[in-house]
Amino acid sequence: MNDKATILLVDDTRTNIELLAGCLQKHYNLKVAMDGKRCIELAERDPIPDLILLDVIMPDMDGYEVCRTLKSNPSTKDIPIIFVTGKDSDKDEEFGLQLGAVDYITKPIRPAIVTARVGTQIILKQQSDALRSMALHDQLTRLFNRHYLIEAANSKVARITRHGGTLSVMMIDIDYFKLVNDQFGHQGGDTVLKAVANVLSSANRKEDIVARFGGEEFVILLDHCSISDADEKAEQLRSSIEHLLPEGISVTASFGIAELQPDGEEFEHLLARADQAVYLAKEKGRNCVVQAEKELEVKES
Ligand SMILES: Nc1nc2c(ncn2[C@@H]2O[C@H](COP(=O)(O)OP(=O)(O)OP(=O)(O)O)[C@@H](O)[C@H]2O)c(=O)[nH]1
Repeated sequence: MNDKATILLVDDTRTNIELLAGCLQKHYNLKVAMDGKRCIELAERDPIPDLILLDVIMPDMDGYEVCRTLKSNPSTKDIPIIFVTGKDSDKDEEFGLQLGAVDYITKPIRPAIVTARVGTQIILKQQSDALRSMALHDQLTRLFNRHYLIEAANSKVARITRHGGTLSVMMIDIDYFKLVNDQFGHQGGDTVLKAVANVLSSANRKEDIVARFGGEEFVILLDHCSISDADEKAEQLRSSIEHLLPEGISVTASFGIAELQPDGEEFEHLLARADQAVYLAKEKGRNCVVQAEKELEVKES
């Protein structure tokens, strides 16, 4: 929340851009586009804007069309848009708001009004970002939570089922964690969880998803990763955890890995196979990596 928010200014008239920049540059990072196509490019590029101030009448692609395009793209649909326009009839304003804009400011540009309305929208955006982040992350380790993992995994699996590709899943369960809590207290347990989470998240690629799945259980989704690559990676992580000794506490973990089968396997089944592999790793004596069977073994009860 302390970082400056980023605002994308879009107007085909340089003097309007200069006027808007004059009111906003002290408090925000600014990006500038002088046509709709450039606006769409910059909206998808880091730093992703927290707000777009969008002119309506522009050559080639008008602001309404730009707004529709941004709202139909999953990666830009949540960026709030304020129209800043000379189109000042009630009908125009109603139309702009119906397209999904959060506010509508009419020209001529009045710096104090722009500054106040922008300030309100930036606060709302930061609050909604913070809530979203809390809903998707585990508070102790800052890793993604189970809810996010399942959503992301289902969409990755759907993509692979349609277009092909490789996906592996790694399940990691800390060994004898109950004993850590018993011996070092809940705080000692939490220290171990955070240290293990650090190891797991520091070694992953950008497209991988590392999540805390339950108490002392973690899951990593490895995109474009075969079972043999997952095995190599799991072995490295296993060894790093073994050498961690957070606050002198000895810790190891058991790993189960599984690769998505190309026969339309669902994530739930893939995860169940990885879970079964963790169970076998525990049975083998813990602190080891086990590859899942292709089929789920049905246990006699
Ligand atoms: N400190 C701490 N402990 C937790 C947290 N969540 C779950 N636990 C504890 O994790 C322990 C898990 O114990 P078990 O499921 O018996 O597993 P284990 O002792 O690791 O044994 P194995 O998995 O068989 O090696 C329980 O004592 C839980 O209370 C947490 O957020 N912080």
